[in-house]
Amino acid sequence: MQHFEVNFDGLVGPTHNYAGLSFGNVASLNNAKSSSSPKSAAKQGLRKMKALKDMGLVQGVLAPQERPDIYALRRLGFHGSDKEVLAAAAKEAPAIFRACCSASSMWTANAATVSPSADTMNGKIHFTPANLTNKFHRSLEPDTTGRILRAMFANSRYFEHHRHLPDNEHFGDEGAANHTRFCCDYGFAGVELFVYGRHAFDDSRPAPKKFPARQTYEACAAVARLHGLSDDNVVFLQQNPDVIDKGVFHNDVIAVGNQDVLFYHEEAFIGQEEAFRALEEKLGQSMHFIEVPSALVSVEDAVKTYLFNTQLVTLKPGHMVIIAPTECQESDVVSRYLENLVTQGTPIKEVRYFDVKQSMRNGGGPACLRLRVAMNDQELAAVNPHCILTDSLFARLNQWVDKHYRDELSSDDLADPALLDESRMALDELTQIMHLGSVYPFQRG
Ligand SMILES: N=C(N)NCCC[C@H](NC(=O)CCC(=O)O)C(=O)O
Repeated sequence: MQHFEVNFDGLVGPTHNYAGLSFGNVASLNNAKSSSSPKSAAKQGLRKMKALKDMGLVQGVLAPQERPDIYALRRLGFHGSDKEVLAAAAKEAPAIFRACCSASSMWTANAATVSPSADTMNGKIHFTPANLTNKFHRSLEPDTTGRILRAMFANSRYFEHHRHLPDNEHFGDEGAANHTRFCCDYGFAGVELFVYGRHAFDDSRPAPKKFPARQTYEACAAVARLHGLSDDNVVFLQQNPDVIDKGVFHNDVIAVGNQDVLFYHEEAFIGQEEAFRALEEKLGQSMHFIEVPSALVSVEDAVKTYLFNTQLVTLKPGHMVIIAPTECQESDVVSRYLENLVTQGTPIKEVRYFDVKQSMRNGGGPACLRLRVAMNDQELAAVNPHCILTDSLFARLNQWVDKHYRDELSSDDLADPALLDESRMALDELTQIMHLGSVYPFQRG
């Protein structure tokens, strides 16, 4: 039996824009209201997917969501025809309106937490969509995420889907961005590391003071229970509240792991010694802990360049490549660090840079754009095959983007009623290309 780690990248949606919606996410606030290019954003994402596929990895695609979210606006009291809802919301509540237009589902590291079958009690792959309660625009995602995941992983013999956790900050859950699975090889039982920002039911524990901690300990523990993980294969670790206050709004902005490697910043965690010992004990082997000292790369530089929002992928045993955004290459400090890193005799042997600037301007690097699912060949064969990238799907999706996406979008354009029609037309065609069925609210009547 063969085993793979498949990256399911989020296809950028037609309303990709910069609305400054994410307090605590430095890039989102800095770029608020600048104009975006949905077409180049989608193509940058597709190019990264194709490059990983061409490296010999299995690459998947996760469809975007329907925006503007007319249904959310109706729940908030706007009424009339869809066009009347749009016009009234844009005029009377512009900030809420912009939130309902966000293409934020593109960051699929926040779509769900996934536990591979080798780790779970019933031997199935478990999925729990993230509730994303901390940001209103993101809290609109979990229901549709759940439907899309069920349409992709439809076989109940191999896949088990859970409902997202209760929609409340006590159970704030941001999905795989705060979850890393370690293993010696993808097919073997691994250890799942859940990183949280605060305890919701215990005020005496440390918590950030300036920016929100989006992920709670209680959410992590609930997902571990749902997935049928045991004490023997779970470790919980708290993020350093001080780095959350410096703009590290998810753990994947300060750490990335793959197989037996954890690449992280010196200031990333509190209580790491004990957690690292537990990781090695539970894994039954030693790990490569690659710590980046503040003296070499400051937290500020890490946040600016997204050094840790990189993908670590294994091309062959013992040979990992780090997939980094071009912002890392453009920084003298970080590019020098990376050049040196690949000569140090760790499993990280190469660095490759990708331009995902459209996403980066909203605080989403290469790792935010992907959801990892470790699978064996039987499980992979049970995945909807139209969601796995091939040369022909790549060509088809590029044509689809060319046909439906705008070159440029300003925040004023979001209220254009034609954008709603364009987006729905695009998504309707996409569900046919990807054989997803009627996953979008406008298709469900
Ligand atoms: N680190 C990971 N895994 N994901 C990055 C998510 C970025 C996203 N940005 C936004 O939602 C900005 C949208 C705007 O401002 O228009 C967020 O803050 O939730």
